[in-house]
Amino acid sequence: MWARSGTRAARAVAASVAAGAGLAVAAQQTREDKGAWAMCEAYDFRAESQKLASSSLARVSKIVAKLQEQHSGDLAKRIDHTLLKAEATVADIEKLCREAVQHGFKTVCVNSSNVKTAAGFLAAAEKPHDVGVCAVVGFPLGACTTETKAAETEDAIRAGASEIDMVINVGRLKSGEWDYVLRDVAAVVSVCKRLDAGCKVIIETCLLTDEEKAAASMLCALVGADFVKTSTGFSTGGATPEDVALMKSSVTAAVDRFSPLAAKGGEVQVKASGGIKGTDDAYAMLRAGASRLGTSRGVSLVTGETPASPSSY
Ligand SMILES: O=C[C@H](O)COP(=O)(O)O
Repeated sequence: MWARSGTRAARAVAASVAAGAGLAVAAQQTREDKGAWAMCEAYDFRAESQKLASSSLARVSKIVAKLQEQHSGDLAKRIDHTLLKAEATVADIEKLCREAVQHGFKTVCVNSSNVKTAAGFLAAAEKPHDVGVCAVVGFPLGACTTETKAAETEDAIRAGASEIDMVINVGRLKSGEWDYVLRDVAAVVSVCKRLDAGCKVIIETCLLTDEEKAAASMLCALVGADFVKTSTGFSTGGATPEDVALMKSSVTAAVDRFSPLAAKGGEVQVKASGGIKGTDDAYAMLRAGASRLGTSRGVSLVTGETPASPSSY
């Protein structure tokens, strides 16, 4: 069923992208994530700094610290606390889970072989929490077969993942093989829906043109992905507010134009990931339309401490 409706949808998306300057215009019309906006408005460092320009530096930093404390809980709930390095040890995964529980992050994001380990540590946590496990699939290149991605997805969900972050097939997308890409994403979305897990699709923006970013986002929306996600953090670049805005406007356009086929509930969200260095970056992504952040610097984002791992970009 996915494949049949998907083929028609892929043609429609291709035509729409070809017709396309509309997407650039649509990028200016990003629908606001009201929750994220409300939070950002309340936590706008620059506005606060301007208002308080006449105050002493000590007073300003006290106020900023207080604002940060008030809103760090909201920010934490939008963070997938991420550890995807090949050399991550079991002790590192345990630390990741401990930090996620302590700060109230949305999920821990790990490679599929670490899902069961992370789920075990989270289940054993003494403090009550609702931290989930997010597993990456086809990571980081997205170049394995569709069957492999679907099997890895099922395996990860059965091991305890409540969310899947799959990587799109970038080469097929750049070859214009819309049907291939659509079926590849649809296969993973279908496993997620059957097993009641969320599905995010990483499009690896740093390797795509703006047209490809828009087309990929629309395809993902059409087959029912819950999120489109900017980056793996393992390629040549990470998230930018401009890409987030383009992706948000593209998924919104897809849902508006092709609503009978698009995501259940109508809203497809954007996850910004890769190279988010500090709170300014994080809030810029939220203002641009992201509602989730993937970062290996979650603790420093909510505490204001210097990150242990420098950005790779
Ligand atoms: O999916 C998330 C990324 O791998 C995180 O990238 P980062 O280490 O630059 O924060």
